[in-house]
Amino acid sequence: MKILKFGGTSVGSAESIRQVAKIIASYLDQGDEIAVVSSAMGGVTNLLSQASELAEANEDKYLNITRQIETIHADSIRQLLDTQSQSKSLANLKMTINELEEILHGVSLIKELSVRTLDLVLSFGERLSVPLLAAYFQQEKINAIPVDSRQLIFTNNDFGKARVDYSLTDKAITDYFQNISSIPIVTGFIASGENNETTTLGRGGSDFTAAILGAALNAEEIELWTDVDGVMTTDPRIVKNAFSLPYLSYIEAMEMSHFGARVIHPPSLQPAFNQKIPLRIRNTFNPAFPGTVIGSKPKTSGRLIKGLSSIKQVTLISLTGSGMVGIPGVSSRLFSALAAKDISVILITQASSEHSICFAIDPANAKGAKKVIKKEFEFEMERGRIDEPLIEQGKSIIAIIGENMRNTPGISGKLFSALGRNGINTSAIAQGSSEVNISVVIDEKNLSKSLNAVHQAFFISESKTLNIFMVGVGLIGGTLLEQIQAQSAYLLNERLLEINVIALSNTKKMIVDEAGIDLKDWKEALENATNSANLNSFVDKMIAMNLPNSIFVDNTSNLEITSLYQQILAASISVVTPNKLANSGKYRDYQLLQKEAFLHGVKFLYETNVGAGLPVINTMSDLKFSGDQILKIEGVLSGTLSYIFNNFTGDAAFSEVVMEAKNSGFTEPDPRDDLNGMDVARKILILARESGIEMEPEDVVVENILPKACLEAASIDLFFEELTKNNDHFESLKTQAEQSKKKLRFIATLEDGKATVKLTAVDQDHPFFSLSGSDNIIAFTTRRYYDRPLVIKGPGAGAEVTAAGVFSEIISISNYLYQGIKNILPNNHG
Ligand SMILES: NC(=O)C1=CN([C@@H]2O[C@H](COP(=O)(O)OP(=O)(O)OC[C@H]3O[C@@H](n4cnc5c(N)ncnc54)[C@H](O)[C@@H]3O)[C@@H](O)[C@H]2O)C=CC1
Ligand SMILES: N[C@@H](CC=O)C(=O)O
Ligand code: NA
Repeated sequence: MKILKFGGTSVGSAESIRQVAKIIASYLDQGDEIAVVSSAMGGVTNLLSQASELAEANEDKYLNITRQIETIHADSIRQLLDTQSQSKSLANLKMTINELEEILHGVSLIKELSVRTLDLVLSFGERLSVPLLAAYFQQEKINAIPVDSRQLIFTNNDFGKARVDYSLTDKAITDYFQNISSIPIVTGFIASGENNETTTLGRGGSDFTAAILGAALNAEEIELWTDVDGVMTTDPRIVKNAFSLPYLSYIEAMEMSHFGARVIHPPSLQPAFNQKIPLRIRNTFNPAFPGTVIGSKPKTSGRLIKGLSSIKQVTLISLTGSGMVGIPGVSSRLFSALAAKDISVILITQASSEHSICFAIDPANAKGAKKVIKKEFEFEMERGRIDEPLIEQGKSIIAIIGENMRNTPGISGKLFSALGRNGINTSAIAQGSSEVNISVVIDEKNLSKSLNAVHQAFFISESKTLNIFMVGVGLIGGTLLEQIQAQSAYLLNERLLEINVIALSNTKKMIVDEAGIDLKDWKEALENATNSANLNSFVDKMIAMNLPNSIFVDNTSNLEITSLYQQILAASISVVTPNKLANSGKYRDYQLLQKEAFLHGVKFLYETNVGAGLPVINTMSDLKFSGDQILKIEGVLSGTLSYIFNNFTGDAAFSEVVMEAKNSGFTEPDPRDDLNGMDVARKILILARESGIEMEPEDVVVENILPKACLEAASIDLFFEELTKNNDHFESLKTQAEQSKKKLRFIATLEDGKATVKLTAVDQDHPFFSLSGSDNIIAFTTRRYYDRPLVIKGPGAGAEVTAAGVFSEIISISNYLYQGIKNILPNNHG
């Protein structure tokens, strides 16, 4: 025997009822023995309680509502039944509505609605839906019979939440089912009290009816048909990738629903739990989906946690004081006093110092709780042994739930690192020794961010998102967007990584789209954007959105933007940038950013500051952390200058070669930054700092090769004009070098704490002699690489390699956020 219970939405319209009939027929086709429990048609129970209130207030308007109820049912009758059967059903409907109106009329006369009468009124919902269903099922060749549960379920007279007399009830049910050949369609929610009074079973009442029937009949399964696919991992309105769980234990189901998952109401399912009858939550509107089974067998699905629940609003109260340490009875007094005032406590924590107790309650009880506590501990408070209770509003609780986390180390580590790496502070933490639930109190403003971050961290099969906010979409930024777009399918399929570009800005416009910008047409989107570019508001918006796993990418060479990095890092948003200006200003600022990133558990990454995509900075930090000591750095650190001096060999004039470098995307936005040595000076300064030297920009000795007129030109175009006038100067430098069989190299050196940058003519024996293209070369002489230095060489500028360097740092943040994920292949999802 299977019990199929259909909720209000499942029987809410003629169309849904047809769907229900199909579901029932499919069971019968399989030869299943079934009994059906139904709720009132969706919304009807609420209408009945409204009608009762209006009648009590002696308002005739209750008649509008009874008419509305009549129409709802009459419409369905007309839509579902053949003309011959309609008249009988409509006549019955009329009679029942008359009976209801008489009762309400009585209420309106005495202007009093007792709980007893309210139960009677509410019973009409199921008493109207069930005959309608049975009539339609019969027409559909289902041998159905309407059953009023008041002949099966017996309770006391606690109206509104009547207690079941199981011995009477079980007997009535087994007797009834012994001699039955049709499919009973049973009214949910209602029962018979003492003296045949009509009672109701309280919240989740129809589920309760199904559980009572299932338990009495020792059913094989109880199916609760509703309008969702089952119990979801978490609230799908907040986490878009939440999914339906195939299996939950009773305990897990209880924990999930305690913390917000409203699909089931465990107390009403207790009879089924007690008898270990499996429950299945199924979707009437998606019957092919298997739904969620709730059962007693511990299933090892490999999932460490089953779900993530939350309570949106709680108040946190802390009771602190020296008078609590080692004194028994304080917590007992506290919680008894709260209980006496019916204040339910949602979560409790106390550290072993016993110096304070902290607990969470419903905000509606905050005032009351404060009063109760002050009264209970008046004596201690007057004497300063216990402080005034500290009340904190605006908090939420999130809880991870799963029986498999019992005895599994690392779960809380994962939880807290997902929160910590997103800058989410935890105000209180509780884990019962049953280890089925870890609950964390956080600020309500971080609820969505927390649920998303934690959900992604635990559910391996869920794609991991990175949310990108990008300023600067010139050569590097534009190329980066192309690379992200080209690689997105691979990252999603092979690495379950979803890169959402949430916001873009150039100097004119900016766009922000929480759903992610379609990278196929980001250019048009930006052109057509209505918002003018504004750095501060870009950053404010990004911080206010408070999305998990956010990364700010700066692809400009703008100084103003770098002054916002600190604020961004402090908001626990990582920064990735090829812009060298943040790291080549005052040493103090450089240090501050390092500290800020560390303090807030986020990343500040800038490998492309030196050698573009070449692994220069990371190699250096590897050397340093493994205990090596850097003695000397020597390098050609400018792709532009490398290109220029490699190509300034034939007939082309110097200014022409510079223009070629600019057109190839090697130069700084203003090529003078390359030619005047500033770009290289910044790079050697950054390397000096990375090697541990507290160097200031003015400490770098730079030999400028540009004539004054070029330096002072008012624009880039004018600069090229001036440069053309000075071609002879460079021609003569070249001739001198060539005569001595040397090549010109712009070399940066760091040695003995001193940094210099100058144009040098090197001979054939010099390792930098044979560079080509835009190659950079960096030689590290260290304690370990002493006789022969460690050399890194390759293209050190250009769109593709630089953008790729930025891209790989973005990806590296995903590895940091989701430790270990990168090695899990998609066919291995948990
Ligand atoms: N091109 C290369 O090979 C390499 C470049 N870099 C660095 O990458 C950064 C970008 O260089 P490129 O893309 O080559 O230069 P670019 O001039 O093509 O792009 C920079 C973009 O930033 C935009 N921008 C400037 N201020 C802005 C603001 N306040 N808001 C929004 N956008 C703004 C500009 O309009 C421009 O479109 C620079 O910091 C450069 O030093 C680093 C390594 C190699
Ligand atoms: N303009 C720079 C670009 C890389 O930092 C260079 O030429 O090296
Ligand atoms: Na690099």
